[in-house]
Amino acid sequence: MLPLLTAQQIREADAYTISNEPVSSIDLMERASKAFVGWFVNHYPDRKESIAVYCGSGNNGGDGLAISRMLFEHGYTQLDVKIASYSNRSTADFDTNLARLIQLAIPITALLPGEDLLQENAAIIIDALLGTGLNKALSGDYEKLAKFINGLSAGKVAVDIPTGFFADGEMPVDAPVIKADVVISFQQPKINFLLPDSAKYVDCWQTVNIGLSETFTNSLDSPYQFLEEKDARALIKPRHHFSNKGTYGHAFIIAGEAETMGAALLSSSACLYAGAGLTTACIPQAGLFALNSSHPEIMAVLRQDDEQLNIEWDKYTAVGIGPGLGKKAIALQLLSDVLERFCNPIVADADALNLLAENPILLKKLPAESILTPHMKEFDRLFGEHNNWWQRMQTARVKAAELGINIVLKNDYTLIITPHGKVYFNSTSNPAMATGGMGDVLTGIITSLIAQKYQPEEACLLGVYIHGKAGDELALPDRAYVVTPTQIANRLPATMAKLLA
Ligand SMILES: NC(=O)C1=CN([C@@H]2O[C@H](COP(=O)(O)OP(=O)(O)OC[C@H]3O[C@@H](n4cnc5c(N)ncnc54)[C@H](O)[C@@H]3O)[C@@H](O)[C@H]2O)[C@@H](O)CC1
Ligand SMILES: Nc1ncnc2c1ncn2[C@@H]1O[C@H](COP(=O)(O)OP(=O)(O)O)[C@@H](O)[C@H]1O
Ligand SMILES: [K+]
Repeated sequence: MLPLLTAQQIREADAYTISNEPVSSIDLMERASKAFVGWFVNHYPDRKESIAVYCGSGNNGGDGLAISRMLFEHGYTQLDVKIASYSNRSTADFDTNLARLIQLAIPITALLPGEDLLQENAAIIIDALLGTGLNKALSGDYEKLAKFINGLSAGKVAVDIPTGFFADGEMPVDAPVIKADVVISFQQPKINFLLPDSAKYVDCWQTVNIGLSETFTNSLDSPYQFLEEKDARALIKPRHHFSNKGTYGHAFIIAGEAETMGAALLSSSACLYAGAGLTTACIPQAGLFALNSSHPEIMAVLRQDDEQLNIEWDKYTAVGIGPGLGKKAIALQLLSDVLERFCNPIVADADALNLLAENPILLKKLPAESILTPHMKEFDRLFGEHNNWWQRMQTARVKAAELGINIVLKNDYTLIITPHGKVYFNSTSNPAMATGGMGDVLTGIITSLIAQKYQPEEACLLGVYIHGKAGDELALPDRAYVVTPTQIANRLPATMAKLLA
């Protein structure tokens, strides 16, 4: 896991690294700037391109000055440095880098308080005005400058974080931020990059390693973690010789109505392909033909709207409930029944979540470690409206702890929130996966992993990772416009095999 630190913790990590590793503050800045330049030279190889580097007078500005010097040394000839001199304070490393820069033949202009901004014709703007030291929304001269830069058609590359963007915490709506085409972020993505509210400010981000002390960053035990391939590799378990279907559990998927049988087929087929030993789908009578003709491996428990069901809950090692289930009396009866009679953690999605929202008393009956897999709207139906994702994430932490459950809050970087207060951001999946039915597949996968005796938290982490990874493997090589949930389900065995290779 890559620990994701808050701006405050990043400052602590910088300070710890400087005092405990053989690197001085100025050399750490040199290292960060070099990492930025390494990326820049690869992506903007044209040495004749006109580049304006906008610098503040803190350490982000110091990076900007060092970057300008290094670009000059790499042969970039059309450089222009602008220093926002809106405060008379500067950091020592900024001063050192300014002294180094003025030795070179690069034009440097100071932007003074209240002054009109000069015309800007550069093709590329490097934003090194403010970094993680931002302590409030931009106002005054900085706000004016941000709006001016946003009005330019130049490509914009931000150093560490776009100026005005909050690394963590709630951002005021419509805070002035310099919109970046690319952000080159030091060491880790900033937490707010991973929440959808960042979409209007950050087109794309990449990280470069600057060698902050891992001993220290790990010791902070940050609640926020980034889930990567090595983590999925550590979680996935191989299948053994002499194992049989009994070894891998019996999953029960309660899903589908006559009109939404597809949801039941998607979740139960994903359950099958993710490796459950046996899969039984609880579906309406009308869906039997579809189930048998598409997936003869899957067994059925048939239900009719007006019938009392007698389910042998003991037969099953995992239960997933909700995809396409509808909200009729039979659906509520099934949900109440599972909560009453099934002792192990369950996976609740879609209509099961809507039923829980309408009958909040049932939330308290969720077996410990159960998993809810809401998207944003389902989440807000369950736990109230939220104005932004930071708030929503904090509510999820509170509710997960209060109810003793895992919450998988689906999005681009799906969040897995555990009852112990951890928030894992998933690193896989892509916009080609924005198709109805994708969530049904995820429910099937997680249920399947629980049937195979993964702990609920592990099932969430591995399930969300492989779901997105299968989507990436299908979409990214040919830049596919869309991938379908059926394709994802079919792909799972290969995706899982690769993680074991
Ligand atoms: N040794 C280090 O600490 C390293 C820091 N690095 C860089 O340093 C940056 C952080 O530097 P600093 O902590 O100096 O902070 P910044 O450069 O982000 O900001 C400098 C100053 O701006 C002022 N400020 C904050 N919010 C403002 C606002 N809304 N309007 C106007 N002024 C505002 C504050 O007084 C703050 O001290 C990182 O983002 C990164 O780019 C890197 O060089 C890596 C090493
Ligand atoms: N734009 C996107 N970028 C990355 N992943 C996406 C995107 N859109 C959807 N996904 C993935 O697809 C899933 C969508 O789930 P959900 O909204 O519940 O789908 P549905 O309700 O259609 O079944 C999420 O798990 C998410 O990871
Ligand atoms: K910046």
